[in-house]
Amino acid sequence: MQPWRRVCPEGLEVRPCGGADVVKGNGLFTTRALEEGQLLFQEDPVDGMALLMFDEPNRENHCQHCLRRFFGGAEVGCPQNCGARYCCGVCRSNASVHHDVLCAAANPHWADFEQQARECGNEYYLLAARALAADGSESDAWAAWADYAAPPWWETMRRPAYSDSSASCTGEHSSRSSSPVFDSEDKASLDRFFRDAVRSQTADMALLLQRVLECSAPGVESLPAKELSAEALGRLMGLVRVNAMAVVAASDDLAPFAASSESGSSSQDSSEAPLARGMAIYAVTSAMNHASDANCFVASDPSAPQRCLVQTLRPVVPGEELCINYLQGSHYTEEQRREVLQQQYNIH
Ligand SMILES: C[S@@+](CC[C@H](N)C(=O)[O-])C[C@H]1O[C@@H](n2cnc3c(N)ncnc32)[C@H](O)[C@@H]1O
Repeated sequence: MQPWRRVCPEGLEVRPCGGADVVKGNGLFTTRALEEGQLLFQEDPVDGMALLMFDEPNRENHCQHCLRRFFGGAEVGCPQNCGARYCCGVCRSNASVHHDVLCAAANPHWADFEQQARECGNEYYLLAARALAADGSESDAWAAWADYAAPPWWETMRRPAYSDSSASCTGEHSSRSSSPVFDSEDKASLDRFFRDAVRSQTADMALLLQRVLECSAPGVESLPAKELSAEALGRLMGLVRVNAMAVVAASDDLAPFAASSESGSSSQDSSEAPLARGMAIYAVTSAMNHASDANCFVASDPSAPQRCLVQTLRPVVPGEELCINYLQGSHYTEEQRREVLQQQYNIH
């Protein structure tokens, strides 16, 4: 199996930003002039790198590969009967890139890993496992991902906000009190504590995942034994976290929606029918950097949920970088936006 490669549509290229923007790493650039409102390209995720969030109540009623909602058509199941369902044979076959190894019926360790990821409420673990299972038979499992930003996972984590008055962890950004209980040293120490906890969880998950990948149960192609360190899994988790884009899946044919690139948030309008939230990693779209005055936006089409569409917001000249607003459609305050960009994406 050859690892997939990043291939840009004609007239676009992924290259280092250079100059004053060198800190951004790679970015997507156009070599031709573009008009306002131009559909630049549509893209499906890297095979297997799309899923719905754990807490989506109807998750089981969507194809596990393309995320489309089932309409009672000819679904196909996993041949090992693990319960995974797909909308068609093509999706089942494309999912086998990781599912041959990551199947709860064939691989006794996978169910443990998946369960643990659910208990952590963390879908990134599944995407990281898929990335390794899909490329793991290659001598260099990282070959296909070498050009992606991959900060250590614990450095991309947002510390839960602590209410200044009660010091309780709400998981949400809390309002500021006029007399803060935590000074900046306290906050730095909480950050360190939080990151150490994430690091130690990652170390436990790395051990579990190594067992999954080395499994030689009947029907499972065991992957070459390699030590999966907390650092290696941490980098992969960081890669998944900063490169995943939000996608939405509907049960009806609806007009395309603008998608936020922050995988935890959905850009759906509250007045619209409920949409299942998910995330996906793309070969080209995931190379797009953030700008608050972005010249492009990404739409997710709920009737073809894994596919994203990239469109210009204004005319663009040749050589210009194509950027999107990572927090497009989110409801953060200005201060929260700054915090998310800084803590999750290391954008200052
Ligand atoms: C989705 S990736 C974008 C592609 C990335 N530049 C690369 O080399 O793979 C997101 C990461 O790119 C970098 N990035 C994106 N926009 C940026 C900006 N405006 N300023 C600085 N870094 C940025 C950050 O490291 C961020 O975590």
